[in-house]
Amino acid sequence: MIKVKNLSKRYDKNIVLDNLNFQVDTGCIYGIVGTNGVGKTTFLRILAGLSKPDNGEIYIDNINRVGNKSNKKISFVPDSASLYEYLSGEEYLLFFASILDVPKELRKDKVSYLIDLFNLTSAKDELIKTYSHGMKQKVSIASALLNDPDILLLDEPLTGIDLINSHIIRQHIKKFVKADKTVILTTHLLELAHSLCDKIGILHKGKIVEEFSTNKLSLDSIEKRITSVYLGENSGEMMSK
Ligand SMILES: Nc1ncnc2c1ncn2[C@@H]1O[C@H](COP(=O)(O)OP(=O)(O)OP(=O)(O)O)[C@@H](O)[C@H]1O
Repeated sequence: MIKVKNLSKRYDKNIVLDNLNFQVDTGCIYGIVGTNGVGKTTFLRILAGLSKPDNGEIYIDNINRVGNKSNKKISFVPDSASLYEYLSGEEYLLFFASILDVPKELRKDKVSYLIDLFNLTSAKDELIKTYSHGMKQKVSIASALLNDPDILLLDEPLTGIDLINSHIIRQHIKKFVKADKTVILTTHLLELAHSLCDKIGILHKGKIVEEFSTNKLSLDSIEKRITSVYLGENSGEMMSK
C-alpha cells in the first residue's frame, strides 16, 4: 500500500501540492486526472523519488520513503521519453538492463521477452531515432519493466498512441498489476482512465479533491464530476447547451 500524508510542494510562490493526502492499495491501477499544470507530473516525480517535497510523508508498506531508500522497486515513465536515439531498441534495452542491475545472465532473455511482448521485434535492430512516438513510448515502458518493479508510475502513457498500440500497452499494464503490483498513472484521456483504472482521483488546487471507483460510476458521471470540480456545479448543463 502507498500512503501519502500532507504532501506539499511549491516552486517559489506557486503552490503546486498543498497538504495532499492519498492512498492506493497494492494491486490497484490508479489514474490521476486534472487540468494542465495542476501538478500531476510533480506528484509522480515526488513518488518516484526524483523530486523532493517541501513537506509530507510517503509510506510504502508502512515505511516512510521520503529521505529513505525504499526496498520496493519503483519505475517511472515520463510523458516524453528521452531515449538514446543512436542505439537500436534492443541495444537500448540491454543498456538499460545493465543500469538497473538486472543479472547479466538474465538480460538477453528479459529484453527479448519485452521486445516480443511490445511487438517491437521487426524494429529491434533499427536505431531509436527512426522510431515513431508510439514505438518510443513502448520502448520506454518496456525499459521500466526490466527490473520487475513493484510500483509503476506512468506519466500520460497513452497520449498520442494509436488504437492498436494503446491496446497493447493497456493489456500489459493490466497484466503487470495482476502480479500484485501497483500502477499510478496520469492522463487526460478520461475514457482510458475509466476503462483501465480501478480508481480515479481528481487533482485540484494541490489536493486529491474527489475519488471514484470506476466500477461504481459511469464515464459520463465521472466526466460531469470533473467538469463541476473545475468549472462549478452548473457547468454540465452549460456545456450541453
Ligand atoms: N522545475 C520546475 N520549476 C518551476 N516550476 C515548475 C517546475 N516543474 C513544474 N513546475 C510548475 O508546477 C506546476 C505543475 O506542473 P506539472 O508539470 O506537475 O503539471 P501537470 O499537471 O503534469 O501538467 P500537464 O497536464 O500540462 O502535463 C506548473 O505550474 C508548472 O509550471
